[in-house]
Amino acid sequence: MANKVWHRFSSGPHLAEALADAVAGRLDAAIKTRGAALLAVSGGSTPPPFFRSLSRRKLDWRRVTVTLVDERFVPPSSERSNARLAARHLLQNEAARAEFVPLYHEADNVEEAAKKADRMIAALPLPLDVAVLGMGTDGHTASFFPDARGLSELLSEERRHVLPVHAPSAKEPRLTLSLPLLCGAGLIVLHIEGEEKKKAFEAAFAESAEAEAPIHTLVSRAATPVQIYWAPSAAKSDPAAPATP
Ligand SMILES: O=C(O)[C@H](O)[C@@H](O)[C@H](O)[C@H](O)COP(=O)(O)O
Repeated sequence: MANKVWHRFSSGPHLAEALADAVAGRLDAAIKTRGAALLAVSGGSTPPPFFRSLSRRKLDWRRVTVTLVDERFVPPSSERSNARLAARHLLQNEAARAEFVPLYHEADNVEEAAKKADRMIAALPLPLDVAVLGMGTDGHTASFFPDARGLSELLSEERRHVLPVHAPSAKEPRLTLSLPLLCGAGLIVLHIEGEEKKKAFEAAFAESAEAEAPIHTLVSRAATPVQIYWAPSAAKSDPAAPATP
């Protein structure tokens, strides 16, 4: 079964509107069927236009809980914070009424922060209704970086929902939702823009690929086909967006 479906758009703004429609529709359906909806979004420079479109969609946001696919181990005051990015671009307008559950917690180290986040995520009305992933040109998604310490153990973790990650290519320690949690979402979206990322994605699935990139692992384990939203123009990097990785 093709575990990926491409949705190609002529520009970033067209993609943002279409993705906002798809995500809002899924959240609305979840509210109607189970009285609540759970959305996990990624950070980085790509999401802000989509966040702003989604923030304007009319739905019962009071029944929506928003969390993060992954987070840098930095406080929300940091320019690098994905929670800060979500607060500035998504939790505005209609979506300001949503509940936000962070992954970052003040702690002595990222391992302790992950334990606190794990307890909070476990208390949510799982599974995720929507997970919106990004991808780096190195084939990482969420914070599953190819050079992460103990990557295969991280990818095969079944018990914890939130994992601490140390990767030389990531600027700081990370917190990431587990693969089973992401792969079990009702709607799994990969939002990538620009030719470079399209080529990187295709290379991750080429027969000639040396090691299995984390994005390949995620797509192959996804319970539903991953919906790839792609536009040729890389999103205008928002000066407020934390630089990635
Ligand atoms: O914390 C993060 O940076 C993200 O969650 C990360 O997984 C991101 O999706 C990719 O690194 C792509 O980032 P860009 O959108 O900036 O290319």
